[in-house]
Amino acid sequence: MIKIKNIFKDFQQKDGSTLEVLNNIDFTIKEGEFVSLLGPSGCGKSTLLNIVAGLESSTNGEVLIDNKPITDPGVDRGVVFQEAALFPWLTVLENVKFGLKSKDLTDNEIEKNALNHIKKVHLSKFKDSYPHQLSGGMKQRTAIARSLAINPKTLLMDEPFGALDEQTRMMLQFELQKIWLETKKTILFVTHNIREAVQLSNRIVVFGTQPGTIKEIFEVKAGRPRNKNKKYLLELESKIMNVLKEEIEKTMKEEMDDDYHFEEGSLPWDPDRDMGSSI
Ligand SMILES: Nc1ncnc2c1ncn2[C@@H]1O[C@H](COP(=O)(O)OP(=O)(O)OP(=O)(O)O)[C@@H](O)[C@H]1O
Repeated sequence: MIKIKNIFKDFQQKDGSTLEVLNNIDFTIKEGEFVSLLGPSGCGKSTLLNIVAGLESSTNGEVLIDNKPITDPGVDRGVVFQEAALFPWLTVLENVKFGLKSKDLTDNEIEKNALNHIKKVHLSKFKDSYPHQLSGGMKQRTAIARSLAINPKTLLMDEPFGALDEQTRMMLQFELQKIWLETKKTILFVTHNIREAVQLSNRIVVFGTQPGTIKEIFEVKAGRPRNKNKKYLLELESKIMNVLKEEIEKTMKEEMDDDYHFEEGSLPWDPDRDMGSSI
């Protein structure tokens, strides 16, 4: 169980001012739950994920995992970023083995474990390839295998499929869902894409911006695998889109010159587009 308790986060800017990024973020993620954070660019999704990862500290509030406060990164939490942070000088197999070296395992056990996880992401044929020889999707699969290999209870994923083409993204969403169903890990997933959130999550936490606040939490009451044409899912997408739309239009108004006249309804809203990225 992850308790995110009244988190506030301010960043000091270079000009000495303070940027309030998160304002009173408070929710709980149950064991084995898949929760997505969805919101416009700059609303603090990555900052919150980094606080849960122990990579960033909060200004106020705390994150408790199984009732223990988080202060540092730990092997109980695997992190996957948008760009797979693989070591370019190591092969797929060596990259996946890397994190396992801190565990009390024999060389044989490390090799076996790494190969198992590479198989789980269907990359056995490429175990001896180097990152520059892999496509974006294959690099992300390697990063997922590396995170899973250390057997964390929780996976923290920051737009892991955001830089991939549509086809690859859909394939990896499907694979991730399968892995989640098999392993029952707790997953906290950051995305800009409403359809991705609806396809993958048990709950979706929609953020408002400047500073980041929770606008609404949606439960996705649908079984798996999810058929995206189901009426319920489409209706849910559209409800979420309406909440986000207001926030994105607000951000745009704040980011544009004062003499810019924002025409309501002028954006081509589509739940399968990445929302809130720069226009
Ligand atoms: N280390 C930092 N120092 C100062 N400001 C920061 C720092 N990290 C993030 N910010 C600012 O905090 C705000 C929130 O950033 P964050 O990356 O958490 O948002 P986000 O919702 O994940 O955005 P995106 O979807 O575009 O990735 C932004 O205005 C960003 O510029």
